[in-house]
Amino acid sequence: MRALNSHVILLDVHYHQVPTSSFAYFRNSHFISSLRCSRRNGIRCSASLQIRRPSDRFYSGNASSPSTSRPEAATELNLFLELLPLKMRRELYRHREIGGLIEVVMDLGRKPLARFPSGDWVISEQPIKHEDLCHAISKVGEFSDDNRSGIDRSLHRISAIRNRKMQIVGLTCRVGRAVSGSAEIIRDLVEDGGSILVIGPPGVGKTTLIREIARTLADEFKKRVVIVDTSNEIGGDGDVPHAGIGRARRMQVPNVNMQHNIMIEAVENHMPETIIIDEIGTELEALAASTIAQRGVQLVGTAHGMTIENIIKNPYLQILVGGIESVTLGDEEARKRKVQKTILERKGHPTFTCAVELVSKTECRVHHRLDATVDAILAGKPPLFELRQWDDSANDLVKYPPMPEKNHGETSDLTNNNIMSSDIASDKDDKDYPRTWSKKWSTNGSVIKRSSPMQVYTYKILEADLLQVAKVMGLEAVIDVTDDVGTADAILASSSEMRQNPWIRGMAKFHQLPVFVIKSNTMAQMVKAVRMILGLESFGSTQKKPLKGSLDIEIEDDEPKRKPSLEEIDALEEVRLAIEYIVIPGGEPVELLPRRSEIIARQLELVQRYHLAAEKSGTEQNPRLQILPLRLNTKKPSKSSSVARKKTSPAPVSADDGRNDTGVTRLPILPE
Ligand SMILES: Nc1ncnc2c1ncn2[C@@H]1O[C@H](COP(=O)(O)OP(=O)(O)OP(=O)(O)O)[C@@H](O)[C@H]1O
Repeated sequence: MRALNSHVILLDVHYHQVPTSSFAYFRNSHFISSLRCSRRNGIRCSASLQIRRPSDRFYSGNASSPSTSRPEAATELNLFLELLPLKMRRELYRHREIGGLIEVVMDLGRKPLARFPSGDWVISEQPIKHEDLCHAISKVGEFSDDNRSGIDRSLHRISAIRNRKMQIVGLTCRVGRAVSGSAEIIRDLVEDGGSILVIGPPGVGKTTLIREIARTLADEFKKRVVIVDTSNEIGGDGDVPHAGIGRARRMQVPNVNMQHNIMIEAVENHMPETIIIDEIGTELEALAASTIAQRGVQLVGTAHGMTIENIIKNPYLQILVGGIESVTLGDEEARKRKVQKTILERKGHPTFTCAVELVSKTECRVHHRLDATVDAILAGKPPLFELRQWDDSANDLVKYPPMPEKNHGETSDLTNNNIMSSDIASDKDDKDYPRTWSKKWSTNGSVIKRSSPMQVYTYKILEADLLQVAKVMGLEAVIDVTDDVGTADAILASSSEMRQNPWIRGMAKFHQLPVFVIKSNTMAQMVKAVRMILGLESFGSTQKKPLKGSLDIEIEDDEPKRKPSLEEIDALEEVRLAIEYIVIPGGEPVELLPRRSEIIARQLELVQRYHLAAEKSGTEQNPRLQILPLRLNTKKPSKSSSVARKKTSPAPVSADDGRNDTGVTRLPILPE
């Protein structure tokens, strides 16, 4: 016996009788691709056999140990091949890509086809006969109402096509395999614990990927994982789940229309930390997914579609991305945003944190923030994604940092503003990618002179909040938000999210951007952040400066120096609520309750931290404060200051002239 390589062994054997055909095969995974024999007297012969295993790693590109090489995999391929009549089986065995076989198609009266990654191959010139179909059907379990069946303890999927009398006239037999390591391409997302939506065209490998995700989460991250296995495709046919799902538990679905019920049942009865669900396709299933996500369970699900845009356009699946609604803007708002009056907007939070568009078995696009991607698509901007490829030669993952999809807006019919998207595309074309140090921040941490608004990329902070604060501060012309981190000057993020999603720091490092970190999502912190981003406020002694390589700036609250009384706390809370719920969002003045003058002084200090104006009203015995939706005389960037104004904002009513139209005396403004 001679081993040519790990796959091929040359074996010299003596048979008393050899088959008359020039090849034979064994019932285990090994097969003989050639047999040269010499017959002597028709009785004895010596033969040279080439025994080849089905290719172990047919697909290039997977993680450290992506492999289908378990002995069971070979046995399972045999189980699959037994579906075929003997003659077809022999033909198929001879194919050099047998280890990577994807599907066999058998249609009555037509030549059988085998689908390989390299393309389709006619297995036999003989058309499929009724007996051939009967033979295959006899080897599989019962077909369920979605016309799918399987082979006990294997991952293969057999789908039937029926005639009008409900007789089976065609079969699509898919080879299922557990590919260990196939989830390495998105391991960080799996580990992060966010909900992941995997989309891709049929056959790209979605089921295989989420099967491996289920195994990884259950076995390596020790999570309680429940798979809602509608067609037994993830956990295999039969009541004992396939080893490919590891310790994950599997719930079978008696009827496809019950998938959504089983999803909810899984959460209610089995205390899962993660739910895995293949093929979310109906509105009820999408709703069930959203309910699960709201209950704080990590969800990993798949849906058919090439891109997120396909999901947005699908009325049943829209809810997965937060739902879409059309909003009519006022004339002025539409002019300002440079969009039509009726625009599309996202209704709520997406069910999934991030999305993965599977391009092939070794390549995907990662949308770290599904909400931002959806908003970008609706606004006609190119969504940000990170391209990932598995490099088989290096046995490593290659990540291309987030970049907007070029020309996305031009092809989309969902966009609110095509002019905007083409502007962005051309702007982007001018830039080198990846970018070099942008010089927007000088080494001592101050913003250098610029003529366009500062672009802020927000992470888990509502863009609308930032813009509203900037507007109230009269700084809307010098600060803006962007969905494209590549064009951003700074990142504003919440500290809890930074802890959970460290990739944002990596992205900041790559683009060399400072990250302003807000500890609590209060308006006061937002105001401070805006001022620091614009260089209008210096960094505190304990705050890190936005230096190259040291990019985090924590926004700290201005701590009160002494312990406030209960009355003071109450009065200050009244101010905070009034400002954050009425004055800033609604642009309306609020008159506060009468207070002692020392308390009013404290209230006024707080109002000024929001950079708002206030008036004293009430009687001398019962003084009270009225907070006005007017900004204080913020130190505006002058010609020589760090930021230059592009357009002039409406002139603010002077807050320090001592009087207003009603004759009420204004309180003096504290120096900044
Ligand atoms: N990483 C991989 N390595 C080897 N084979 C793979 C890999 N991923 C998928 N396959 C094979 O590709 C075929 C299709 O995979 P899979 O069923 O996972 O695709 P899918 O996207 O879920 O398809 P569908 O949407 O039709 O259900 C199967 O034969 C599977 O065994």
